[in-house]
Amino acid sequence: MRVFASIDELRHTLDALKRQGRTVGLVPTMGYLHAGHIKLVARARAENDIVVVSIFVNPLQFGPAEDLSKYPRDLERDAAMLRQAGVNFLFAPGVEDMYPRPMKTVVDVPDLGRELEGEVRPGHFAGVATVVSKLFNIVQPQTAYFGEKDYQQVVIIRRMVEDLAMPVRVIAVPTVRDSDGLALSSRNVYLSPEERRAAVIVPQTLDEAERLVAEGLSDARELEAKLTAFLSCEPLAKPEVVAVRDAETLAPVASIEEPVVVALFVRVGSTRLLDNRVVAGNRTGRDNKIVRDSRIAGQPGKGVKK
Ligand SMILES: Nc1ncnc2c1ncn2[C@@H]1O[C@H](COP(=O)(O)OP(=O)(O)OP(=O)(O)O)[C@@H](O)[C@H]1O
Ligand SMILES: CC(C)(CO)[C@@H](O)C(=O)[O-]
Ligand code: BAL
Repeated sequence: MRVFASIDELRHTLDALKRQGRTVGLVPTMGYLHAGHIKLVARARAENDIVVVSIFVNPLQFGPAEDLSKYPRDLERDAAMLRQAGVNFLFAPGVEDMYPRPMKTVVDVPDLGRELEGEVRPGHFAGVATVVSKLFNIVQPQTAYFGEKDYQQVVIIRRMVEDLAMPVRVIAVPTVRDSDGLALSSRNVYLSPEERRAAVIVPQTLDEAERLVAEGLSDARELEAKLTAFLSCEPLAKPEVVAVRDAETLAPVASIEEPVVVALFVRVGSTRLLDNRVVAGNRTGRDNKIVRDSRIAGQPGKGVKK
């Protein structure tokens, strides 16, 4: 595995390989890797000749009071995991490599980016869309891999790719979980043992959503209220977003007829945990097919919603 910090060096190396007809898959990450990231890598390896993983803790997507400076980092351990996983190139730029001058350009999907997690983290998704655009420009992958755990992120990146006709296929990969159901996340290391035990309320709330919908509950507001009450049974959990939205567009829905996503953003202690599940009346299930199905940029399927 070769490690790059320089945009130009990575680009020149990839250009030569692309001229030979090799396909390139990109897995963007912020590092401190776990089995969820490795699943993205495995999918990328299965579908591409060359796999590039980026590790960059992107300052643009952190608010001033957020955890940018304490975000967990261990590049040596990450590199060993990626070597083991068969990655070809690790792109690990410093802030000075990625942003040699203060960024004056922003890529934003403002309506979608201000909703849900974006309401709690103003500016976050503009930071994500900007860095992902830049990574796409640097690597120019045919395919890029993202985790379904960050459901809203996938919806926003898909929309950005489609609106700007970026020639990248976006693949969403199912969430990898711990044995008790908690979604793996780099920030889980912030949890104290007591908070870690309490955090299981998050996937349990998604099970509860599935159960309630399977029983026939179809009013979206009522489901949100019941899930908020369910979360409140755990004193360490503070729900910040409990939302039932159209699974494809994230638009608010009144009743659960077409597939909806139950999106949770829950604070446990000072750690924010993110999780979701797609449910749909009698088609309820863990298979978040809506977000996983990919469309090629510029070729939206028939009947795609606005
Ligand atoms: N448990 C998981 N299963 C599958 N993919 C995941 C999982 N956790 C993260 N990913 C995906 O890995 C990519 C990189 O995510 P990132 O480096 O932010 O990790 P993270 O664990 O989500 O970190 P954080 O705790 O900061 O949210 C994203 O596309 C993300 O959705
Ligand atoms: C996509 C991403 C790497 C952009 O910084 C980040 O938002 C993440 O890790 O999900
Ligand atoms: N996994 C999303 C990156 C972030 O929370 O900033």
